[in-house]
This record gives sequence, structure tokens and C-alpha cells, in this order.
Amino acid sequence: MRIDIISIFPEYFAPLDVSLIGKARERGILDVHLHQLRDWTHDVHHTVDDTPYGGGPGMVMKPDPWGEAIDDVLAADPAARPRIVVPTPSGVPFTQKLAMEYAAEPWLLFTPARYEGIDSRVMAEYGSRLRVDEVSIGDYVLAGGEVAVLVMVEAVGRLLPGVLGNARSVADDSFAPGAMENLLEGPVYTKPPRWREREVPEILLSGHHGKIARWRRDEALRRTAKNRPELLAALDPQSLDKHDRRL
Ligand SMILES: Nc1nc2cc(Br)ccc2s1
Repeated sequence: MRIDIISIFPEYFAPLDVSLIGKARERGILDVHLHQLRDWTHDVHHTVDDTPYGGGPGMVMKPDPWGEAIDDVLAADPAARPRIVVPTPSGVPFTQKLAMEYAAEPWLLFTPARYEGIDSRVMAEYGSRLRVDEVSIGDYVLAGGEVAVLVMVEAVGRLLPGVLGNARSVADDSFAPGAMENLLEGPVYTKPPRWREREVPEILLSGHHGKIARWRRDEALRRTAKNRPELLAALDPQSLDKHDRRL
């Protein structure tokens, strides 16, 4: 997978050089290209923003630098078309399902904005011939879209074949389609069996895999009911067995 990111703070993406994503890049699973938006300005101050038409607070990012930058990124592979992802509090929710959809894309182009956002004509221009998604990572406002891109690149990158290795199946993730869809993961434990007078739940030491699976599902249901009751309400009743309903 190729990922392009255009930003006025490309240094925000240094974390993509380390850990899981960094290793995926070293192994050629992920090909990340960072671009400084100001490279497509032509004035001495490298201006990327201006006052909003119609008045109002803040500044809006000018269309020209973005248009020239996106055109040059698209020219990197004229035969292909990236899916453009615009982080914004006004977008559709970023979910595990959308992360899985993005993980199947050969090429993503992220356009994190600052200020009040990008002149709306930019995505109207590209939306006429490319998939352009406005995506929110949550109901809060950041100072810019860069952190949102880091979140999405990690959530997508870890799903790519070979990134997590055999130790971990993404099928067991919270929110993953299937048994864990709309369920939060329950508690986890490791050695020592007793820590500060606290014991590991007996069932987990029993070696009885069926009972362990049942206990883990019960704990996932309990945690979901406590922390995200709306997810429980959205569960397909068909996916609940008679034991689940007893809880
Ligand atoms: N939650 C989010 N806040 C922001 C702020 C800006 Br400015 C750009 C993108 C996003 S996504």
C-alpha cells in the first residue's frame, strides 16, 4: 500500500518511522510519502491561508497550494487513483470497518488541514473524479488533522497482511466483524498468577478452552454494557446465544 500525506507539518509524522508502521515500511509492506504543502506556494512568505469569504473567525487554507500539491501527487502514478481522506470533525466516523476498507485500498492520500479547513472547492474539484472521504476520529476538535492521520494510518497499517505477524489475529480485535463486532474486549492477565494479593481469575488457569472462551465473551458483554451500552443495543439479536441473553 502507498500512502501520501500533504501537510504544513510533515515533521508530525516522525512516529511513522518507528514500531509497527516503521517496520512495515522497512519491509516494503507500506510505502509512505510525506509532502510539505508550502513547497507549492510561490510567495516569499509561503502563504497557505487567507481570511474566510463571508467573514467569521479564523483563516481558511487557500485552494491553489492544495490543488498544485494534489495534482503533483496524482502525477506520481497517472494510471492509478488514490482514495483521498480528509480528516475533519465534520466527517463520517472513522471505525474499524472503515479501517478495514482502507486497508484494502492500494493508495491513500491524506490531506490534513489546519485553521478552519481547506477551501471547499478543492475537494469538490477532486471529488468529481476520485473517492474523497471526509472522516472524523471523534467528537472533539484538534488544532489540525495531522494527529487524526496518525491515528488512521496506525489503525489501517496494522491490518495489512504481515504487519502484526502470526502472534495476533486482527479477527479478535474489538469491533472486528464477526464474534467481536460491536463488543469491547474484556480484561487481560499475565504472570505472576498472584500480584499484590490479587489473583488471576481461576478459569483462565483451568486450561478448559471452551469455558475460557465463554468467560471472555461474558466479560466482553459486561464491559460493553458498562462502557458502551449503545453498542450492545446495536448488536444483532441473532448473534446472541441463550447464555448471552442470561447476562
Ligand atoms: N477531530 C478533528 N479536529 C480537527 C481539526 C482540524 Br483544524 C482538522 C482536522 C481535524 S479532525
